[in-house]
Amino acid sequence: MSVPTVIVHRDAEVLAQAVAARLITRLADTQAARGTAHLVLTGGSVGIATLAAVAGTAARDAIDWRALDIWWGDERFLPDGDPERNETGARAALLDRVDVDPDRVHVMPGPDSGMTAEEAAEAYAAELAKATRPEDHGQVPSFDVLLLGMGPDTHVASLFPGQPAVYEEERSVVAVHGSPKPPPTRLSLTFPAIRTAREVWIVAAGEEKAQAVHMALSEAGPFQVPAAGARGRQRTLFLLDRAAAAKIPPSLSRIASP
Ligand SMILES: O=C1O[C@H](COP(=O)(O)O)[C@@H](O)[C@H](O)[C@H]1O
Repeated sequence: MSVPTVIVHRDAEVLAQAVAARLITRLADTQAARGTAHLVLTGGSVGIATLAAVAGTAARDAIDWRALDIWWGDERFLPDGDPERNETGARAALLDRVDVDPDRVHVMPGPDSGMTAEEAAEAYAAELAKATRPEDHGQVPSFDVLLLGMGPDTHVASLFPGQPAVYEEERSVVAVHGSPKPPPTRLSLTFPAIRTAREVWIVAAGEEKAQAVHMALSEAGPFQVPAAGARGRQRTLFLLDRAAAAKIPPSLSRIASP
């Protein structure tokens, strides 16, 4: 697993724009090299602002949207179109505004699929498994970029401190019940799935995230501090605004923009 690099931007607005620019470059480079790419989306404030920033720049046309597989790191188990679904936010911010291939937009099922949360998690795991190639590192395709927001409690995806999902070692996707953040029922990628990603980018803004960032970059264990366990195979980035970076240990090197 890679050692995190911390990159700090002035505020949440600059952060979203900078992550968008970085994402476009990364995906365009990947497609130039391999023809296709796998991107994992997150919900949350910076995650959705980043997608809106991608949609708002002409550079978005550097991506071949039809050759991009889009996945989610977690989803709130709510009906299609519910404003609280991460999918709904992503569609409004970006996916409805670019020429994606609907067959490559892999949404996590909700209750109107007729499945229980457990069945939906199994179905999503099967969809991921179907997309793997022999050179991939397990039950999920090699995600090129896996975006993660982070809560003030250090949760990433829907892996909340101390909950059963953080202990999962086998399955790639699990149902989450009793989430401390509403809604209570969710689906989430697990640590084994997250850690197969080439690059994991944790995005966070605001002073309410400063303590969580500090813990995620300390020696904390992943069961109590899930953001400390989310690492990419090749690269892990903490992309922050100044407020969220305010409590980073001084010993930790960081790259700051003006
Ligand atoms: O519930 C969730 O929260 C996190 C973080 O959201 P934020 O608004 O505090 O940035 C998000 O990453 C996750 O995908 C989502 O389901």
